[in-house]
Amino acid sequence: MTKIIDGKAVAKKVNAQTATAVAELAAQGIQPGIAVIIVGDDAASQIYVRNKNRKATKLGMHSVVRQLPATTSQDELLAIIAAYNADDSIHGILVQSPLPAQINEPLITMAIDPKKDVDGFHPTNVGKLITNFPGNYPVANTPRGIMTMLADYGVDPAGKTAVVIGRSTIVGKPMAALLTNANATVTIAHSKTADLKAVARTADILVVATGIAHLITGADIKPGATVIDVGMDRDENGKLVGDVDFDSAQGIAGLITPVPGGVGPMTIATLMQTTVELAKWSDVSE
Ligand SMILES: Nc1nc2c(c(=O)[nH]1)N[C@@H](CN(C=O)c1ccc(C(=O)N[C@@H](CCC(=O)O)C(=O)O)cc1)CN2
Ligand SMILES: [Mg+2]
Repeated sequence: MTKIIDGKAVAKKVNAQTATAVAELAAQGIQPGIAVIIVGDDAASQIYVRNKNRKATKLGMHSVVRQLPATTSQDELLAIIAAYNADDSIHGILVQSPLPAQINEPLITMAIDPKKDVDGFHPTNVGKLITNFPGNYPVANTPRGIMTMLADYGVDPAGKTAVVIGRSTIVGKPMAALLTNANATVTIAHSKTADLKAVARTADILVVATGIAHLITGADIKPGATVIDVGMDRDENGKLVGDVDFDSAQGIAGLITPVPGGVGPMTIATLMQTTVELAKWSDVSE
């Protein structure tokens, strides 16, 4: 039988820990602060940013949403980031992706102080993750949240074969690094991988982050595998579905995340967790 990984339930546990950490920091006179910058009016991004702001406020954090017009120039955005870099009430800065075409996304990522890089996308923090650097630094929230879910369901990557389909900076590459650091044997596969489905079938842990609805079906899953679906796609009826065909995976996968209710809720809970950590670490000189 296939067991469903309940991302909402794990997110609830993480949020409870975050609430405790916020209370502990309050006793020291510190209120974690997050600034989320959104450029333009992409409907889905508006919802995600609203959810982040609501959650941060509910957990007792200082939360700022900076809504900018779609015509914002790169220099204007850089100036706003510089101001948050210098603002002691803000511990985490996040620029919601996607950005309009006139803005060079890597340049924006580089402009955020690595100590306030709550997304964990800055090359300094990505480099630390890849080198399994000791000490404290932020890690991309979606893959980190997936590691939390795996741990919560007793899935230890050590010695397992893991396949990550997708090589983005947000999910695929940091996911592969986290699984490698946890002693899995990891393959990163992508659109140019020869016989992608045969590679998928080798995985004890299969993470799918391609943006292609139902790319992976039950026939592509090793019996008993843990399947993590990062996709948020629309099917022909406009319904939200994942990169994995959930129905055909039943009875084949050992564990599987649903869409919605799997990875998504963990992304925001982990973002809150990271914000509190950045506030905590900002108080310690290195
Ligand atoms: N700067 C960033 N931009 C983006 C990130 C990010 O981590 N940092 N991730 C995504 C969007 N995202 C958060 O920003 C996000 C997307 C989806 C969910 C979520 O909870 N999804 C729900 C379903 C929602 C629905 O019904 O449409 C689920 O999976 O259950 C949370 C966060 C891109 N941009
Ligand atoms: Mg989900």
